[in-house]
Amino acid sequence: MDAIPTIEVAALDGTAAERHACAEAIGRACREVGFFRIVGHGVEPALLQRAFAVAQGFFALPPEAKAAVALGPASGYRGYFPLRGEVTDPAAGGDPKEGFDIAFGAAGELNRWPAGLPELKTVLSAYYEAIAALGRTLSRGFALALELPEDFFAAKLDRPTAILRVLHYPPAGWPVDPAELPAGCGAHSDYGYLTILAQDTQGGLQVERRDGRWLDVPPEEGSFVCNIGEMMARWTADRFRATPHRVVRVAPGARYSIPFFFHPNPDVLIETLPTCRREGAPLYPPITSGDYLDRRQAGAYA
Ligand SMILES: O=C(O)CCC(=O)C(=O)O
Ligand SMILES: [Fe+2]
Repeated sequence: MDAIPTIEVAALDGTAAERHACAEAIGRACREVGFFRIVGHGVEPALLQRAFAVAQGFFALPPEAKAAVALGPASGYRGYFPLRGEVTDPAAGGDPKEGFDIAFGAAGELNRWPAGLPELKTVLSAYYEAIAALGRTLSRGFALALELPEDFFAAKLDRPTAILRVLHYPPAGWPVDPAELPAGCGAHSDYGYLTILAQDTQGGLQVERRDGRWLDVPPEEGSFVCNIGEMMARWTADRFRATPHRVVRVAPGARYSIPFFFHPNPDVLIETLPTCRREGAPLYPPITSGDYLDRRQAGAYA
């Protein structure tokens, strides 16, 4: 395998035959790779461009303005985390990136918006809605791939505690000492249900292959990179894979990316799906989506 599969997902709104064929491709990618690229997703290119533009505007704010909206337990981990504030790979220390998270959900408006940047809220809120809708569409594909009713996940994803994150990897010295790689985001697997990632043109995302080698996942205009998180791996009793990935520095300039971490409603019980059950004790004990996320989030920051 020298590239993750690319899937045209407009077919999920097609005929029954088209929907099943698309779901089969999604299912194969989730079982074998845990990553796939999507095209034909219907998200407006202009909205994506605006999201990157407001992200750049946010990170260009003075450090005090960003620190004023810092994330923490009190804001339900919505807000800003500084350079080296997030630890994806404890062995490598804090990542050389800063980020800003928003989420909507049962807990109401806990988001921390900086003063004087109204378009950050309007654009990221619109982008959040568009990507959440895409996540629901892809979930119809998951359901068919898992031999569940097509709308199985719909009611479980209507009040999601999804997190939209904008990331900035500041420019660094070049060339980078290879001994220092990965100089971006340490190797990790995501802990949620589904991640939908937009990256700028810089590159550097890599996915771990089963043979342990790193596969480049370069940016391709108009596509998103999707991957399965550990909650979904758990839900499917590891039928779907949560695959480790990282970001390395491949060019000296700044890099921006926008992952969307989609999660089920907080009260959804994550217990082995009926079509993934096997003889004997379940692989993982049941836990609600909300409890699972609380547990994982609390351990993620330096
Ligand atoms: O910045 C990226 O392209 C990926 C970041 C990532 O994997 C994450 O935040 O979980
Ligand atoms: Fe990730």
